[in-house]
Amino acid sequence: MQRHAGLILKSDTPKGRGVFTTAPITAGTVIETCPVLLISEKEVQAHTKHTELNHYTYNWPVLSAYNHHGSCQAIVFGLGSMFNHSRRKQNVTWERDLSQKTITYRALRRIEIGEELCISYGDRLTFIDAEELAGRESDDESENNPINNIQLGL
Ligand SMILES: C[S@@+](CC[C@H](N)C(=O)[O-])C[C@H]1O[C@@H](n2cnc3c(N)ncnc32)[C@H](O)[C@@H]1O
Repeated sequence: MQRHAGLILKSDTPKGRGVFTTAPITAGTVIETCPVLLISEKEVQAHTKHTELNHYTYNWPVLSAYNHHGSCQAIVFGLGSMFNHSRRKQNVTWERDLSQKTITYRALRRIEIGEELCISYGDRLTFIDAEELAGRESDDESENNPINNIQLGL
């Protein structure tokens, strides 16, 4: 198990808690290797789907004894469950180790002091993306700002 030094958890961001760095991280650095706990699809349907945990689990592929591919859900321990989503500023990638039951997170690029560490959750989000919302609001503001609405005398 491994965790990069200088990571902090901030609790008051527009996305809730989030992971930030107090030191630069070079591209490719392992940020953390996290153990996971697997939950069967039956348990998901009966229990975790109805709880807050549903917003924290990862899909986890399983190969049954009959070679049928299926999936279950994984609860990730450590900072793995604290990485927020960013579509535009994603700077962390992750990889499952199915046999070790771990996920390793790595820097996609150099990450500067003070930056939030974000992964991509994909396209099907279960919440309103705070970044997209902030982007829309600033677009609206600039449309309503007279300085940005000067008509060109064409
Ligand atoms: C795996 S948790 C990440 C940690 C979480 N922020 C917390 O405080 O526990 C996933 C949840 O974080 C929030 N979240 C993550 N990315 C977000 C984003 N881009 N915009 C708004 N909320 C986000 C959503 O509530 C989502 O269900």
